[in-house]
Amino acid sequence: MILQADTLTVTRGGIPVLEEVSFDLPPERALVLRGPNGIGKTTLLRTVAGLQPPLKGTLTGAEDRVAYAAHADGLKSTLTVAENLTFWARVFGRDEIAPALSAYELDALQTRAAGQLSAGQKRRLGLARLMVTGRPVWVLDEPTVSLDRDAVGLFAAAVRAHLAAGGAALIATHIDLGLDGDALDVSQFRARPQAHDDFDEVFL
Ligand SMILES: Nc1ncnc2c1ncn2[C@@H]1O[C@H](COP(=O)(O)OP(=O)(O)OP(=O)(O)O)[C@@H](O)[C@H]1O
Repeated sequence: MILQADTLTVTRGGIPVLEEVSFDLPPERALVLRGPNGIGKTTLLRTVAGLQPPLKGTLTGAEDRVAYAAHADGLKSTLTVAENLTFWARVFGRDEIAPALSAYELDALQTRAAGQLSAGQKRRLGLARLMVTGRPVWVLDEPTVSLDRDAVGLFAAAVRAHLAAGGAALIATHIDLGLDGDALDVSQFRARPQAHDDFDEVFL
């Protein structure tokens, strides 16, 4: 197993949003997270990416193995496309960016400042960053936002290649990407409302 979550409780603003989430993510597979807006998919992904600790439960296999693409593209706007990828590759002790440029058809834009890209081009560059990390577990939050149909195809192809190379992906998305793997509706883990606190009642 490449990643395992065992009875994870995750919080937002200190309040549990999902409780006792368990899943296994084997190599060469994607796990697609489903569920309505606000249920806690981003919170779960942030926890898997190590940006916040779980309240309870254990996560195995995530440390130093996750590359995370959040809602924001996380680009440096004054650096060019190639410089952004090189910067990101070096953070992970690597230097190869050509396959990432090619996979997302960014070659012709490589000398353009990231701040001068369209929203969809920025998203392609944000996703291309995952490829230069060399990390086996891609964690992706709504990766296809701003992408046109062709770019969704490029993204799906990049994920398929990553899985074929032994990687895995955990993806929150509302669209069908046609990947090998399972879907997990996290609504079943919705946290129970907190018990009423007597202290609060004094002031209500
Ligand atoms: N900074 C915050 N402080 C407190 N609560 C927050 C904060 N950010 C989000 N929340 C709440 O946490 C809950 C879970 O949000 P989360 O972003 O994880 O949901 P989601 O399933 O990813 O939603 P969406 O599909 O809309 O992206 C929501 O009810 C949201 O209102």
